Formats: sequence, structure tokens, C-alpha cells
Amino acid sequence: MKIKIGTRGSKLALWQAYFVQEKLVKAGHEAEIITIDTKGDKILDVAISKIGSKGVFTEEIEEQLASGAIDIAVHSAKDMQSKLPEGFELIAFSEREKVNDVIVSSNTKIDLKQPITLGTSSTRRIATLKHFYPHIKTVDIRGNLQTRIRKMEEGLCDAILLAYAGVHRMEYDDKIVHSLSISEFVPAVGQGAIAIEAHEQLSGEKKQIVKYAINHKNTADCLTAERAYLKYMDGGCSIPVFGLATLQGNSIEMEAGIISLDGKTRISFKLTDDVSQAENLGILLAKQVLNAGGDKILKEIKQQLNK
Ligand SMILES: NCc1[nH]cc(CCC(=O)O)c1CC(=O)O
Repeated sequence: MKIKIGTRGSKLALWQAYFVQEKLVKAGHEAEIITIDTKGDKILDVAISKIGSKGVFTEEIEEQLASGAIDIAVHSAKDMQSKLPEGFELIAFSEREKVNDVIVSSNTKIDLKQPITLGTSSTRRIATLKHFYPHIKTVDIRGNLQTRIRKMEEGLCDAILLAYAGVHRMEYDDKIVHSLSISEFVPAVGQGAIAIEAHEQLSGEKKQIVKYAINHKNTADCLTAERAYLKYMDGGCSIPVFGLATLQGNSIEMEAGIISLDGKTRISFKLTDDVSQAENLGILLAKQVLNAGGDKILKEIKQQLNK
């Protein structure tokens, strides 16, 4: 069976598409990669949070899924909205990479205790820095990893704050000067995992092939909890919420929360349950976070981002 894989054309997106292609080929199938340009790839001079996060990297790809021009689309799970448009679903998640954030720099002496300037466009990272490292300045930085590193070396900032997964996949491990702790920088929902999106019209046979070749059950269970949290919080990737689930045997533990944009208020809870309750766990955490003042933070953030 031949599977047509759609992907954005960025280096990281292509790495992920080749990774999926290789798994399908190893499972005995043919797999072709088709690259698709999206709004998010074309608009490079505006912070994503200001374009409006809704589907900037997915709209054009979903058109191709709906028409059947491609069978599946490969995405970073982190970039996927919590509510997909009608007719689309995530049918598999690959085994997750290390989930932490890292500091990348050409200067090995970067010291987080100093008042340095870090490049990042993520509201979660900016708010987390304001909370734990208020003396650090941040500057908006866009573009792929290669572009960001060039901007840093040209003097825009001292270092960049990124997900380990992307840095590692792009083979920039030697520029990592710090690994950030996941107790302070709790990652974004889905960080480090690759998601496979399909349209409901995809044949059952192709869906099975893809699930069998790609899906990693532990990762999928964790992502079920995390994405239920994100959905209940009504958040996309531009809201400073975080959520990380981990599995130990049949027990799933999840930490989730939200930080106000000024970094002053950080709400976080941890819960554990049986893995069969993954979705409920995410919803329960969202209810706790909202009740503890997360609802107010969310409202403020939505007002600020809409300005
Ligand atoms: N927000 C963009 C994005 N989407 C996925 C990754 C890296 C791979 C991953 O986290 O799964 C990145 C870059 C980053 O946040 O540093």
C-alpha cells in the first residue's frame, strides 16, 4: 500500500516527515512525501501569537487531506490546536523525544543569573522566565532554527530558548549550553511528540497501516491527557499553559497549569490516576487550574492578545 505524506517544507517538518516515511517503509509500505506551503511559513516577521494561532501551520495541509491529495499529515504534536476542524483527527503519535526546553548559544559562558537577553516568541517561555528569572530580558525571534541562530550571532540576543526535541533533530546539540528543568519550564502540551493527522474519509485500511507503523501507546496515552487539558482550557499554542503527563506502569501522572503574562501568578497542579482515565485526568486538572484563578488569567490573556 502507498501512503502519501503531507508536510510543511521547513527542515524540522521534513525531518519529521522522513522519520514517518522510514517507519512506513520499514513496515513494508511505499510512502511518498509531498511538501505544502502554509501561512505560518510565509509570514515570518510577525510573532505567531499576533497572527492568531488558529491553524496558521495547518489550514493548507488540511485542504489537501480533505481532497485526498495526501493521506496523512505529519506535525509537531505541540503545534496542533486542541480542537481540530470538523472531520479531522489525530490518528497516531510517535514515541516522544526528551520533553525539556534548552538554552542554545554560541557563547558557552551563558549564565542565567545574569541579566542576559533571550530570544523566544513563546508566551509560555516568556511568562515562565518572568516568573523564575525576572532579571532576564526577552526578545521576539522567528524563523527556523538556522535563521534564529544567525539572528542570535548577529547580536539580536545572547541565547535562544527552544525545545530540546527540535534542536536535537536539527543536530545543534553542540550549541546547547543549559538544559532547563521540567519543574520550572513545564513543557507545552505535546512537546517532543510527532502527530499524524488524517481526514475521517481516509480508508480504514490506511488508518490501520499508519497506526500500526507509527503509534507509540505510552506517548498516545500521555497526549490524550495533555490534549484533554488543553481543550478544556480552550487553548492553542499561543496561550501560556503547560502540561506534561508521564506513565509508570498503568499509572499516569500529570502536571498542568498556567502563568499570567506578567509572570506574577503561576498556578500548577499534579494528579495521578489509572491510565484508562487519561482524558478525565486532563479535564480534572483543567477544572482545578480554572477554579484556582486560571479562569481569570485566561480571560486577561485573551484580552491582551486580541489588542
Ligand atoms: N513552536 C514551534 C515548534 N514546534 C515544535 C518544535 C520543536 C519540536 C517539539 O517540541 O516537538 C518547535 C520549536 C520550539 O518550540 O523550540
